[in-house]
Amino acid sequence: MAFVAVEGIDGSGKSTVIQLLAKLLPKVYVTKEPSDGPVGRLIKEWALKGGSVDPHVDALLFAADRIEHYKREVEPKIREGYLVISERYVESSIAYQGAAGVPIDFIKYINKLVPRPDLTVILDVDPEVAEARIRRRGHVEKYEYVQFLRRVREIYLTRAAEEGHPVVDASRSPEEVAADVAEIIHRSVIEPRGRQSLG
Ligand SMILES: Nc1ncnc2c1ncn2[C@@H]1O[C@H](COP(=O)(O)OP(=O)(O)OP(=O)(O)O)[C@@H](O)[C@H]1O
Ligand SMILES: Cc1cn([C@H]2C[C@H](O)[C@@H](COP(=O)(O)O)O2)c(=O)[nH]c1=O
Repeated sequence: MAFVAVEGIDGSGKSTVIQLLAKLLPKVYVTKEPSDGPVGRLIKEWALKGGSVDPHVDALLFAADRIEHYKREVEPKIREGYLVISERYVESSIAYQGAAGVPIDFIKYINKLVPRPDLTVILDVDPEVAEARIRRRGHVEKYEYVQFLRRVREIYLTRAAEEGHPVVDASRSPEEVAADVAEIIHRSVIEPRGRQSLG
């Protein structure tokens, strides 16, 4: 049916909001990156645990995982008529690997083999709020510190302005954030398709 990416810095509440979206919208299939495929597992077990020494390696691994994930899981589910919601997609690579120093043109080039989503929504929150949430959650990962997340957020917001991605204030309750995102998905993806099918 359609493909939506939900993006935002670590701790912005993506997983929490996507779980709520699955209850608010019809026929939703939820997935995420890094994926559960072989490259996604390598990323989670090696690259995100400090294994890779160059951010270009991370960028290449995330792009390879994305191609595999899209072909194996996303595309078939869209064909089956699902509204596929992915937690993270190409904008994550642009924001995180861009913040780590990889040129954005290079990131765009290695991600050319996957299509753009029908909609990308950015959950926006102050990195200090995000870091407090992450610390309350318990485990802290590779990119989860305020100075880095500030750079990531800046790239997300610059790209959102350039590409027209909606930005949602994610400092509110999960229910308020999810209601806003559901409304945006309805307005931009579900309703236009309904109109098309009416002719
Ligand atoms: N709107 C919110 N207000 C307060 N706490 C929240 C909110 N959304 C999520 N949380 C809490 O913050 C923590 C991180 O949330 P969540 O895992 O949904 O974020 P995320 O963006 O998916 O993070 P990551 O990218 O690190 O996986 C969790 O403990 C969650 O319960
Ligand atoms: C897809 C993608 C992810 N990342 C980073 C962002 C996060 O810090 C981790 C994933 O962890 P999560 O808590 O499960 O969201 O990976 C990245 O740097 N580049 C990417 O393309």
